[in-house]
Amino acid sequence: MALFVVIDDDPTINRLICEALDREDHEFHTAQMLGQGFDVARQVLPDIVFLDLSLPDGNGLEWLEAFLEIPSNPEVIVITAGGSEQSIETAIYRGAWDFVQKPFSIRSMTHLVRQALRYRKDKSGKEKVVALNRQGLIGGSPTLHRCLQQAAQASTSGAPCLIRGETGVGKELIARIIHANSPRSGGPFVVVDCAALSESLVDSILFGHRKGAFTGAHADKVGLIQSADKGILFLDEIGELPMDVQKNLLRVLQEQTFRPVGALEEKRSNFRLISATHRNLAAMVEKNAFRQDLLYRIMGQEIFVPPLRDRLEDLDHLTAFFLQNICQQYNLPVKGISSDFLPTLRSYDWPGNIRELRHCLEHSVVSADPEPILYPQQLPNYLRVKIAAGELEHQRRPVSTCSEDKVISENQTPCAFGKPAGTLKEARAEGSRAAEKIYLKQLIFSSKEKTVKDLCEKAGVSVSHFYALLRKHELELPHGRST
Ligand SMILES: Nc1ncnc2c1ncn2[C@@H]1O[C@H](COP(=O)(O)OP(=O)(O)OP(=O)(O)O)[C@@H](O)[C@H]1O
Repeated sequence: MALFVVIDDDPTINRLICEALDREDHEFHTAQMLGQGFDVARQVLPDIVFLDLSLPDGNGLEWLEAFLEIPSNPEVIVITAGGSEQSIETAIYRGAWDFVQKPFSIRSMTHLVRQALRYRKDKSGKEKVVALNRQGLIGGSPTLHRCLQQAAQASTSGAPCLIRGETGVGKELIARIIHANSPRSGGPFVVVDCAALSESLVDSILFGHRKGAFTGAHADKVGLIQSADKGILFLDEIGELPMDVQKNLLRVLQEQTFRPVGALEEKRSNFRLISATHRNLAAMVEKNAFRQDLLYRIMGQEIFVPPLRDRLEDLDHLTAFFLQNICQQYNLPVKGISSDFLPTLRSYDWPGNIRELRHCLEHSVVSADPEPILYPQQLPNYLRVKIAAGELEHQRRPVSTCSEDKVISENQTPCAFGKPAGTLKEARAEGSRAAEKIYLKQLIFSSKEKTVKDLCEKAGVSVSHFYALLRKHELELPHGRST
């Protein structure tokens, strides 16, 4: 049994199609208006939509792509009444599976339905091979690859998408990749920087306004939501949206309609929403700083863009790419790098991610000029200071000695976390040497056993082994301890 939505304003046609579907035991929903049919389809997620091209509230052709982007990715069969060849051609080019001309018989309709379902079944069995347009994105690390796979999936669906990741990590670039690879690539990509929206003008910027709606509104203005019609609305840093704007936005997402400031009538905009944030929105919901209902609405699909420090494999390629790019921008011959340049870059944790890497390389290129080779000394001072501070910290607390002079209790962390020195085997040997020394110190200075024999019994070692251990750790028996 499959699920159908039939949208035609002619009740006879609706009845005829439904009769054919009923005979084959399929489930179906009908609508006589475009908007109503779209809402039903979004709710029930059909396998197939029958869509009349000429409906009282609009032209089905204009909405074809929106139907195709419904998360079930339905096949759309357009219905025409002696429709022009032109509109049938347009429908096919826009992704309609097939068309049917009125009038038609129940028999021909049944045949068409069976064919469409067979096609859909075959299609779902085959894995889609995706050749992604990467929009200049560099990197081939496994973590980035996973993220690109998610972006490829998001490109084929029309569901809202939430991109998470630290600042400068490439969230907007991923959103642009989704746009470029989606059926909406011919439409606009409209960016809204929610962190930069001034509270007094935010409604007007998003929804537009009518001339005279407020002081300074000298003419009608189209808002960003309207500008995103047939394309993608990218809400960057959505976590920064004020609460009352969140409420208005939720309404737009539910209804796909909005009202410009000062206008009486509602407008429709057929956009797909992609949002991005570096914040933990679920935690914000718990603190009542973000609406839960809005969170559910915006995260149909979630993509996490990993920080640069978790994909240092990409750093070499990114460095080569940016150096070429920057030198070109400054009209300079491409600079080389010294052998310690990349290791230095790798020893930094890049809180500002790819954006910070580009800025640092630009700084180096400019400060090195006219030298043909870049050295770590030409990196920004703040970065070199941070790397040096990290190294000092590491030297001050090497794994091997940090615990030696501390009494270790069960609940105490034996050492502060530093960068690991040497191999795991070496670290284990050092750790066990330190633990041995602490044990011996506790044994000979704190325990109640008075004689060496007692101490050896407690420790479970022979007397000769005990003296060997004391020599190894350069320890002496305190006065009062006797053999
Ligand atoms: N893998 C990459 N390859 C090439 N350039 C990249 C890559 N990732 C990011 N960039 C570049 O780094 C800069 C920052 O990326 P982008 O603006 O997409 O990050 P963001 O996560 O959206 O940042 P913010 O959180 O500040 O909005 C842009 O110039 C982008 O083109």
